[in-house]
Amino acid sequence: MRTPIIAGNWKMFKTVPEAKTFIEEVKGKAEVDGVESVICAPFTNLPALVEAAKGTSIKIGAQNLHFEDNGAYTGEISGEMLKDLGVDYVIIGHSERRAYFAETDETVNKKMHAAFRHGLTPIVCVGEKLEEREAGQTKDVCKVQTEAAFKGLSAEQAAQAVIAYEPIWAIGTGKSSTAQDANEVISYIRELVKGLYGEDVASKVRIQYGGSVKPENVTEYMGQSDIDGALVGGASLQPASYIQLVQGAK
Ligand SMILES: O=C[C@H](O)COP(=O)(O)O
Repeated sequence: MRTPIIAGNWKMFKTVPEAKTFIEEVKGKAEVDGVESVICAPFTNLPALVEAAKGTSIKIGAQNLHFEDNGAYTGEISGEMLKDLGVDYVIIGHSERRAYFAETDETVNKKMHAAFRHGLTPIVCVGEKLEEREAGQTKDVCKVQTEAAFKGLSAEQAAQAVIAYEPIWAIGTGKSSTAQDANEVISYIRELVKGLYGEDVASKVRIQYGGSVKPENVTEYMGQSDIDGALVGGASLQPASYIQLVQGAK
């Protein structure tokens, strides 16, 4: 039985005081037995969030890491530094990083290894662009991205990873994939994991849907056979909405 996981991706939003207030407001409410609740925040908020979330079941994640542990990489943050702060999760390969910050399948794979080296759970993002969907290439794109991301990882590591299927055309647009379409692609991604690691790992790996998930539609996604949660941008920013997302995932 896979534990559902709702992860808020705050992207480049919220100051430290705003982040602290958010945790105060969701404490006890965005905490539901049998649902994992994770806030992935900008680097600047992470120490305050880890502190604010102490004593709660809310986990804190970063939105990126560098693949090396240290070195002359101005402006970068390593997995070792994140672990030192008490961070548990890290988003890797979000489509915005692939599009705007030259993230490639190769760097995504190196970052997956870096995350596991430091005991961080990766939430690795895969998904197709609108033109790829229209050309019938959704599954091909997911195959290339998923297989590249998991290259060289052990079965034990793969089973712990979280995959987020995010069709790029559905991100921040209000145009969500139907729950049935998302489930079909996510089932296919699970089959890919099965092909790489076998049935046991495939049955354990958690796969989220992301793209315009809101309190109004989260239950429909969660009702699908292969969808284990959601990676949520816009609707994770307001405490009331985040609480409803976590409660709706049960
Ligand atoms: O990481 C989250 C996704 O990019 C989805 O963003 P959204 O919920 O604002 O569409």
